[in-house]
Amino acid sequence: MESESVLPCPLFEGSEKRLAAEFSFGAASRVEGLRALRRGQIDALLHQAACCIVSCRSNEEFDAYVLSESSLFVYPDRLVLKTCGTTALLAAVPMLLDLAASLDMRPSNFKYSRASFLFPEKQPDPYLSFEHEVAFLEAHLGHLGGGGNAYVLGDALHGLRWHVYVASDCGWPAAARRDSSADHSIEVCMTDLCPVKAAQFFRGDTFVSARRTTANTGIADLLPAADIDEYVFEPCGYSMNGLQGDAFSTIHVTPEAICSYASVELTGCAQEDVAAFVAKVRCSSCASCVKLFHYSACSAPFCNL
Ligand SMILES: C[S@@+](CC[C@H](N)C(=O)[O-])C[C@H]1O[C@@H](n2cnc3c(N)ncnc32)[C@H](O)[C@@H]1O
Repeated sequence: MESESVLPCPLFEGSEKRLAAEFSFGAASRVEGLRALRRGQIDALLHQAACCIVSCRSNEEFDAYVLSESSLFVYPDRLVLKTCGTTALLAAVPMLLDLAASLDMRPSNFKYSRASFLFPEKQPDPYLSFEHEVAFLEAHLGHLGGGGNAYVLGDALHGLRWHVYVASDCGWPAAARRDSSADHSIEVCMTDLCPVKAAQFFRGDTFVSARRTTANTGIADLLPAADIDEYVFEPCGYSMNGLQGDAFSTIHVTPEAICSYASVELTGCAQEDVAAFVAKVRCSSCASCVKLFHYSACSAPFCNL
């Protein structure tokens, strides 16, 4: 009999695809906007992307869904969908536009972004090539403004690169138009997680509950004011959404040693709080490799930490 250690481990692509879509209201739109979508419509949308809802939580400002592969956030005027694995996030775009049109809502700002994949060869088309992804997006969103723009950020020789496509009919993303100093968003991507820390995200003998995992791993301390909806997968894997006013946070962990990955996203952050938050994330994760994507109304710097 083969020992467990030589059994092949399935690879899981933790690195997420992310879509942030904003819509303008028409004369016939309801005040709830996108939040008027029925659960069946959201399920159908996620089916297009090849994922499903495992948990949901709402507050006055938005609905947050933990998915089989990452998260969905629905506000009246915007939606953020993050999916990982070999999901087909872009396949949901046509249905999203149709659903919004049924609410008399028109797309005003779209941003698609993703880091480099850990296992790019495992991805289905169009994710095999950023050019293919951009061609798909242009076919559906290229009519916005003067057409979309695509960027690849980061060092071409070393490590992770950030792929970003934006299409907008009003010049700037909404964060630039909102009158708030808490308009910074950060995404931290980590690979090569510390094995001891990663072991906390397995449903082993010591597993008690997802809530206990959130507390024991220090995630609750990272986001003390957030209402946290968490889920621990079988046999391993962790996802959470945090709700705090109109800001969301979301953390996902793939703890398998062969493909370990974790992401932490925080929105609605003030500039002066960014560095301290990232330092806390680094300290609690002990990952060997940490990349930060930080964007705000006036800048989108990318750096290695
Ligand atoms: C929690 S999800 C989140 C991935 C995320 N994007 C990240 O940052 O790592 C992936 C983890 O859950 C595990 N998992 C268990 N069951 C799963 C399922 N049905 N769908 C997706 N992932 C599952 C995967 O093996 C992996 O460890």
